[in-house]
Amino acid sequence: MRVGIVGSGSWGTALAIVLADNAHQVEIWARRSEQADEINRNHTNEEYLPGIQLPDTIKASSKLEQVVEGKEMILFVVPSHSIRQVARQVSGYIPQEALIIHAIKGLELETHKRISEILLEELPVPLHERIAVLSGPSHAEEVSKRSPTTVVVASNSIKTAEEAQDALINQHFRVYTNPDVVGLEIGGALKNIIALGAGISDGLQFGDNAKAALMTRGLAEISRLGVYMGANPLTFSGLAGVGDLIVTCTSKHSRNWRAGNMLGQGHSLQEVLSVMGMVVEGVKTTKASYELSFQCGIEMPITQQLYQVLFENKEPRKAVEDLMGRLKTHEMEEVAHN
Ligand SMILES: NC(=O)C1=CN([C@@H]2O[C@H](COP(=O)(O)OP(=O)(O)OC[C@H]3O[C@@H](n4cnc5c(N)ncnc54)[C@H](O)[C@@H]3O)[C@@H](O)[C@H]2O)C=CC1
Ligand SMILES: O=C(CO)COP(=O)(O)O
Repeated sequence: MRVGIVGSGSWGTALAIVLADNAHQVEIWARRSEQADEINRNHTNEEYLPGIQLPDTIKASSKLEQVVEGKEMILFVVPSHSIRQVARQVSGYIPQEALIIHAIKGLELETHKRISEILLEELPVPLHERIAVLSGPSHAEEVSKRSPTTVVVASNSIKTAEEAQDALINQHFRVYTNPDVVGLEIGGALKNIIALGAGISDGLQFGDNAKAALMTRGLAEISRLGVYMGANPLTFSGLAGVGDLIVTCTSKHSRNWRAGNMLGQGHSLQEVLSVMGMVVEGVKTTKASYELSFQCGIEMPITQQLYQVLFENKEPRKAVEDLMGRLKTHEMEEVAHN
């Protein structure tokens, strides 16, 4: 297939490798022309995937419309805060039959919308059945080295999900399908909040019990909001739920964990973001989810404490004390009240 990848950060570039390995013809959009030149000339993307040699067949361009024009498959892999503007810009240039996959893990800050909801608003109606989301435990650094990785694609159309699966699956990159778009998007976005918390906990040197607690209770509140929004609870015990939560809370590759770790060591949010150089989706997602939790009347204690740490200068240690000091409760409220 002729494939256009919109976004040449670490994840867009790693997915370009997967697709080039599968003999697709890949063109990738780089915001800066020097980055496009580097990919075309040296077959590297040193800023985002240092030390990785890209297949020679991957082409790059800094002309956004050109990257989607005439393509049979388009992947959107830009940070969540830029997807609406980027989708709007290319909307008129995408062929009507194209398969659309997004691999973005975030929510729109201003509207709290999921990425596929934004795509439905920005792309023409004939493309709506063609939209799929890709999620799961998949750090770009490892995918680009062809380490075994499993992911999941969801779409409202099973045919679309299966086409995405066929295009991406290979010996190193195993792709499952799932019909639950909401579950995939909520799991993928909100695990970044918990990864920030896990990083803080590690920065405070709280140990493994604390991290296991954050991951487990984090998954409980992610599921609570997700189910309220229409997700299938089973999705959260799958790759896009607990799978991605584990990898993001425990891997040195995670930007969210690393940012949290620095916060736990006493750095300010401004300091942390200025040294990261890559998108830390969990920061904006914490704010969007915090607001959503009040809007929907869903209890999300970890998200609420993290919001106060990130945006109200609360001491991380005090946030942990407040979490531990909450009123006693049942582990599974839903079960206890039946
Ligand atoms: N890096 C990873 O391992 C994975 C990342 N993701 C998700 O993929 C999405 C993209 O992440 P990465 O590639 O890691 O990010 P990155 O920080 O490595 O790269 C972001 C890319 O988007 C471009 N960009 C930044 N601001 C932009 C704007 N305002 N308009 C247009 N383009 C802009 C940058 O130039 C860069 O090419 C995120 O939602 C992330 O959560 C999902 C799975 C794995
Ligand atoms: O989503 C990811 C792995 O599945 C990447 O997480 P980070 O954005 O924290 O690096």
